Amino acid sequence: TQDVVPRFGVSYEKEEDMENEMANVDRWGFDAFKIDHLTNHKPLTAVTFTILQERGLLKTFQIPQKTLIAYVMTLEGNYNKDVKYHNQIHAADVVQSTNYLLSAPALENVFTDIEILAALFAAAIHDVRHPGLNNQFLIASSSELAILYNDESVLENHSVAVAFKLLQLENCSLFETLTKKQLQQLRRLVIDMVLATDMSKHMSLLADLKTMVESKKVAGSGVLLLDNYNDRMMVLKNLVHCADLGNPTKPLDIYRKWTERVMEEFFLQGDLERQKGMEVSPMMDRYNASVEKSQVGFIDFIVHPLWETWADLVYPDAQELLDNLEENRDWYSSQIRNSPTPTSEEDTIKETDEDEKFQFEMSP
Ligand SMILES: COc1ccc(C2=NN(C(C)C)C(=O)[C@@H]3CC=CC[C@H]23)cc1C#CC(=O)NCc1ccccc1
Ligand SMILES: [Mg+2]
Ligand SMILES: [Zn+2]
Repeated sequence: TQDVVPRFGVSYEKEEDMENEMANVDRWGFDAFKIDHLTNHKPLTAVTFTILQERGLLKTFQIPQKTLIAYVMTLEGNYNKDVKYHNQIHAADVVQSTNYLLSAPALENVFTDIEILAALFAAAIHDVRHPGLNNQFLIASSSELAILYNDESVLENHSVAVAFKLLQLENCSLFETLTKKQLQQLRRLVIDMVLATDMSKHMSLLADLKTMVESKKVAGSGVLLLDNYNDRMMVLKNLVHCADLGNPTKPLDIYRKWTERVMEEFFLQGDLERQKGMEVSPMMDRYNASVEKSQVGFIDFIVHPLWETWADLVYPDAQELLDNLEENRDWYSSQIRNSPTPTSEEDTIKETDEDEKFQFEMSP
């Protein structure tokens, strides 16, 4: 007999609270922090199991429930719980966001089951073993990982390699029921999507997306027409990238928790850089960073251009997310000390002062 597994893949105390929170698993307002609390730090397993189950992907690919649970529990155990942002909660958030974006009406029946499985798997693994330090730091400090990956998408290469290594563990062979061809296709898709979460690829990814939006072809039903592998791959890369940059499009209370955590992680890196006599990265120096100002810059320079283009591609499916983003940007802007609306000429000049401009490095 198939041994019974818990409803959401993991054990939890408060049955009712769990049911209530997981009922939101298909909504953009889903709260991964609550699931982290209710599952005693197993949100990635609960979210991934529930979504793959709900999509019927375990049946489609004959994946035994206990193999999936064993693999994702092991994967989750390889996220670093002490890292403030790039931990298992972020992974669960990106899986749930990826699932939501895949469910857009404009993308209905566009992707195959193997492409959907690959996108959700890529989201689940994309930051595994993240040390809470970025590629620039690992390269500048000549870390083992930077040497191993020749300074190229160091963290992203590491996460993919670790995730595929875990598949070889006893009772964790998640894809043993896939054909050789399916596994080859899935592996190619997953590698490409995870490597595309490296922010140094952001500008070229966005340029490709913009080109596609300009030449957008839709079928009669309004569903996107992606008739070649490169177009499908490019949309999937951007989809997971959007999920990874989804924080500012979420309800404000959830977004603010992510900002708090990412700034704490960045400041800890800044502290380490200072200790080691390295140059302290912009935005990572807790003694002179304006979180609100840099969050507005993060939105204006990166998040909004990407999400505006994504919203075009899947119009009107992402309108609410874009509205959230614009409201959240205004809220952060209103929080900037010395009010954002300069009252006089000299204030205007001060605001646009060169070193006020938002600067951060994107390439390693
Ligand atoms: C929820 O906030 C955030 C969430 C994520 C990130 C990420 N930044 N970057 C790049 C842009 C530096 C990454 O490579 C990270 C890894 C992959 C994807 C995005 C990640 C930054 C912020 C922020 C902020 C914030 O408040 N201002 C400070 C700030 C803004 C921009 C840059 C550095 C610091
Ligand atoms: Mg990453
Ligand atoms: Zn991430």
